[in-house]
Amino acid sequence: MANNKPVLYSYWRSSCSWRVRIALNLKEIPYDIKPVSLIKGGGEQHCNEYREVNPMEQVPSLCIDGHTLIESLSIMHYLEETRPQRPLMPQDCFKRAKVREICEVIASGIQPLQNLIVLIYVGEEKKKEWAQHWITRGFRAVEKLLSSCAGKYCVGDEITLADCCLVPQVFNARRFHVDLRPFPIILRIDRELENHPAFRAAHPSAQPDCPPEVAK
Ligand SMILES: O=C(O)/C=C\C(=O)CC(=O)CC(=O)O
Repeated sequence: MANNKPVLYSYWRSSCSWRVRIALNLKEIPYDIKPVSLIKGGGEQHCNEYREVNPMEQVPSLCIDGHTLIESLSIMHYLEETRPQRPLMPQDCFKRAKVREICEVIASGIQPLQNLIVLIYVGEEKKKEWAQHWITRGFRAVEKLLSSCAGKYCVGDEITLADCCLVPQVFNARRFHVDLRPFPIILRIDRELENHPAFRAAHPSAQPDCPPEVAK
């Protein structure tokens, strides 16, 4: 019998894969993971077979409903539109705009600048300072936006796609030793969500491809 479970091409430490894992978990959609190592042999994402799946040669990609989808925000909106249970977007149009705004700032304005391919290009010597610079700059904007729209979570008191983007970006900030003290709202929301079961199950350390020495 055909296996109709969605398949997520994912890498344990990829923040973009992590966003989608959180959304799938929050919506309680069962899925299988196909790990794609971004480092093994120069990166499995660049092999011919995977390029057929994702011409951007990045993770995540999601096979679902007979389709192959790429780009984490696009995937999360597809999940939201096809599986409205446990909504991750508010009803109110202004709040929806705020959710998209925070998602965009992170997914377009921060993460791509500190992505693996960019850091390789920037070089070993400069990469830490580079990542810190762009994450700090973006987090200044996120903190300012949150000061007017956050409740318990990024936008009001319900978990939204903005939270799915924020938590993995905070992990990356810590990874590059960004000083997070100027961002108390970001830190509060991250703390609020760190023990949520859907977020815990999506964490890099809980992934099948997490190296055993990192997984607890
Ligand atoms: O284990 C590694 O060092 C390789 C890749 C990553 O971390 C993932 C990224 O490129 C960063 C990100 O998703 O933001």
